[in-house]
Amino acid sequence: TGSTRPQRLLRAVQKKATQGDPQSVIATIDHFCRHSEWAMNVGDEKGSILDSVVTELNPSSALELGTYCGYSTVRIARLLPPGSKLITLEFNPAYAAVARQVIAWAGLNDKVQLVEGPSGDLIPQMKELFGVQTFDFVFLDHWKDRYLPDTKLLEECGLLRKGTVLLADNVICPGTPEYLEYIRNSSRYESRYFKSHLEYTKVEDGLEKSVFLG
Ligand SMILES: O=C(NC/C=C/[C@H]1O[C@@H](Sc2ccncc2)[C@H](O)[C@@H]1O)c1cc([N+](=O)[O-])cc(O)c1O
Ligand SMILES: [Mg+2]
Repeated sequence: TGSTRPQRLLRAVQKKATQGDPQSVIATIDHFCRHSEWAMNVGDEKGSILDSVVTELNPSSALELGTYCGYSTVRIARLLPPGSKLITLEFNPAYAAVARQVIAWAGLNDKVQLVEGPSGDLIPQMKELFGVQTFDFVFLDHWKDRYLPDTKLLEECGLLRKGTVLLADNVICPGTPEYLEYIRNSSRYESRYFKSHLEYTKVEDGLEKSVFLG
């Protein structure tokens, strides 16, 4: 039984990236995905847009749906101010195991809480389990057919406040049509599309940034 792609990605990080240096972890993963094996990280081009949204918002409480190998977890957590927290939800234990080690290698354990389980079950428990009031920022990058139900769940559980920013990956490729339809037509959100490319390719993709109006 050979290694998996996430395990090979982790091995590259532990071999080439500097411990405690998030930027070198990000650069190593981008190099691995561009020159060795493509993987579904948000990537460097869309990652720069993610960085600018997080930097502008300076969130003290953030949620990520879909950790995968922890690439965007590291991108977000490295920009968070002291005392702030990123909760990231991952369904697949093997991916979670890799992501924990990538996050640790970047030295970001104190800013990140990785929780294993399906978002649909965990979102209603956020307040009681993690003492969350509301999220300032939510990054959606998990199963594309979960973007809409989980957004509605976040609304229903009172986890969004006036000004909360939702940033959704892959709204073009693979695409999240039901989510886009809802969020762009809802009077409760102000949305904007950031045109970009599918990670490590020339295919069009983009991020949808939506501000909850309360
Ligand atoms: O399918 C994609 N992403 C799905 C990601 C899913 C991630 O989230 C959980 S699912 C989960 C986590 C938490 N709660 C419930 C479910 C999976 O275990 C995986 O770690 C994708 C595909 C392409 N592509 O080009 O094909 C490009 C991308 O950028 C993508 O994000
Ligand atoms: Mg994605």
